[in-house]
Amino acid sequence: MTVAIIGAGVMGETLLSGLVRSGRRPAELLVGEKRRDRAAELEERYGVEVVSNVDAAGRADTLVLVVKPQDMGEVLDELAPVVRPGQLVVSLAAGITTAFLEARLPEGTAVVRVMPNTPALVDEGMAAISRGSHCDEAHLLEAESLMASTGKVIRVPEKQQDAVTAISGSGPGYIFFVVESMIEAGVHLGLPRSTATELVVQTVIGSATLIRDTGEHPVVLRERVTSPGGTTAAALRQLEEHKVRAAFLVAIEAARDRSRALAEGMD
Ligand SMILES: NC(=O)C1=CN([C@@H]2O[C@H](COP(=O)(O)OP(=O)(O)OC[C@H]3O[C@@H](n4cnc5c(N)ncnc54)[C@H](O)[C@@H]3O)[C@@H](O)[C@H]2O)C=CC1
Ligand SMILES: O=C(O)[C@@H]1CCC=N1
Repeated sequence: MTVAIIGAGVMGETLLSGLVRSGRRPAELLVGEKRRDRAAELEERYGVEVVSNVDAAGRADTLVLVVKPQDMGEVLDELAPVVRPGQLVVSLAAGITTAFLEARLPEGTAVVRVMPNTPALVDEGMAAISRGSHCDEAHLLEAESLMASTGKVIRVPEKQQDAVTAISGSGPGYIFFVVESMIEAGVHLGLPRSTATELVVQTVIGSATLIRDTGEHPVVLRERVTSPGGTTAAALRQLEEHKVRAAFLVAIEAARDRSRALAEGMD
């Protein structure tokens, strides 16, 4: 079973590294990457063969498309003449629908749309997958197995993918923004930057593990931290007064809308 990754930037390399970590042999992996220097880097780092997109499509059983949404039309035009019946095409691009892919590939091509995220690099990824109209259970299992090499995978109806993109696809960006802001706040309070960073990072890991392992509602966990008349209450009041909750709602709606717009080919 040969898998070709077309577009090995941040997310393409993340998947490639996960496949290697999970035991796929470099000989079963191919990469199509436009930038020559990047291609050389990946050959060196993973011992994989970097070939043209057309060669990759000719040799692989599964093609994973990890180019920017804006480049997807061009890549599909290149691949369509060489995609064979029985091959699976998996897209990791934000906004790109299975209908868009199917319209540009030979009639009957099995496609799966995936929304991954970058914690996949440390095997803590969250991926959501949706089937195209010519996709059977075996295709979904194959896509699940690819993504399971880097973390958790769920199946969602495709109509939820723009919301998924806004929550878990872009989500790490919001968390890093919060982390960055808390570190900065610690520095303002006079803590050395290294101390502030260690405190914030472990607090985020601890809080994430607590919510996952206890299954408790976040409100319950938050209430346990919030002693009456105490420090947390003082801080949370400021977050509410500065409308941080409302900001998250509009920010995540903007990400959802952007995902929809990408589908319409806007840039
Ligand atoms: N970075 C992230 O957190 C996430 C990214 N994605 C999706 O992954 C896709 C890639 O995103 P990134 O990796 O962040 O972008 P990137 O810009 O780092 O990677 C894209 C790669 O595709 C290559 N490329 C462009 N045209 C090509 C072509 N015709 N043939 C072969 N290679 C070509 C580029 O040289 C580049 O290395 C996007 O569609 C994005 O929506 C999805 C979820 C999360
Ligand atoms: O920002 C983006 O468009 C991509 C998709 C989800 C995360 N990064």
